[in-house]
Amino acid sequence: MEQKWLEIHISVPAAAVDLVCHELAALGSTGVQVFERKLDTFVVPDPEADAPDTYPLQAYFAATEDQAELAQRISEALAPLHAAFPGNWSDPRMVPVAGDDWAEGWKQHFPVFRVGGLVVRPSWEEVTPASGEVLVTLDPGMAFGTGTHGTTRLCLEVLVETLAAQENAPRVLDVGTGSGILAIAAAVLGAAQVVACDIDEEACRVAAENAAANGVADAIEITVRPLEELGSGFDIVLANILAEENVRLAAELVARLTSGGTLILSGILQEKEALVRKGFAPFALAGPQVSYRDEWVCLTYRRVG
Ligand SMILES: C[S@@+](CC[C@H](N)C(=O)[O-])C[C@H]1O[C@@H](n2cnc3c(N)ncnc32)[C@H](O)[C@@H]1O
Repeated sequence: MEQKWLEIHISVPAAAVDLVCHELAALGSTGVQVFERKLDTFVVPDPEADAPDTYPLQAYFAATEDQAELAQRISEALAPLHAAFPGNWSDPRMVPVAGDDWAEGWKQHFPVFRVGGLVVRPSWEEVTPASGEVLVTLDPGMAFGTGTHGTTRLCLEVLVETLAAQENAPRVLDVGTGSGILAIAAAVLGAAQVVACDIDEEACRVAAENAAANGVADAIEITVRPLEELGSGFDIVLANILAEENVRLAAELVARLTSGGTLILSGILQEKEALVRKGFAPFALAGPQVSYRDEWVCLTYRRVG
């Protein structure tokens, strides 16, 4: 059968996952999947790949790519990350995939999932929501956030719970919106206004497409403007960005909250929990409420000052 796609298989340290996805997307990958380590069907060439801090990824490229040239570009793009994130890296492995295999192999990793009354589905899955359920449709694009990653799931769980407890429709700020999944979830669940920012223009473009596909484009302002330019008075602030980035932005994140507002921080490896707690300790915050998934932690604070 004619080859239609090239899969790149690579295992990378957990802390580097987000940045590797970003680099592969920038190189032209039409989608990157991050697998749970225990996925038995994933063949990882590196015997170290089962180490607790390592994730297997699969990136998809058009088969028209010159394989040798693509391998070279990937090596060059990831070299700085090797230096910044020491750990178990496997060499990228190229796997040409025939059309039919691609179609099924790709789709089986984006299952429909539910968080509270929220149902997240890829566009090819038909779902009839039960009474009281709200549907979000997301296609895997080049931006992070299909909902299958532990950090996204943690944020969604806390977001759904926090929205349900609000007396009035809240204003929500989503810092590092990626695919827009959290902002879209907030909008469909009744937020009065959502502002979603990302430093990556491509992420903003994908988020805007996803917002339009869910009929909430008018409810979400999507912007590349930096956090410090985004005003204040938000009842809920979400930041699913790396631990160090959360700490760096701590004062700016807290300043955007109303008194009594909820701050939901994720993208934090469990080994970095103490670092983030320390970074937010100087502020007038109650909490955190803590939730865990895989290696990740989500810290939820309430502004008291
Ligand atoms: C882990 S992804 C989260 C995507 C989505 N919010 C989710 O929960 O699945 C992190 C996103 O934050 C963006 N990002 C990283 N640092 C940022 C910053 N300082 N300000 C805004 N966006 C940032 C990245 O470009 C990336 O799209």
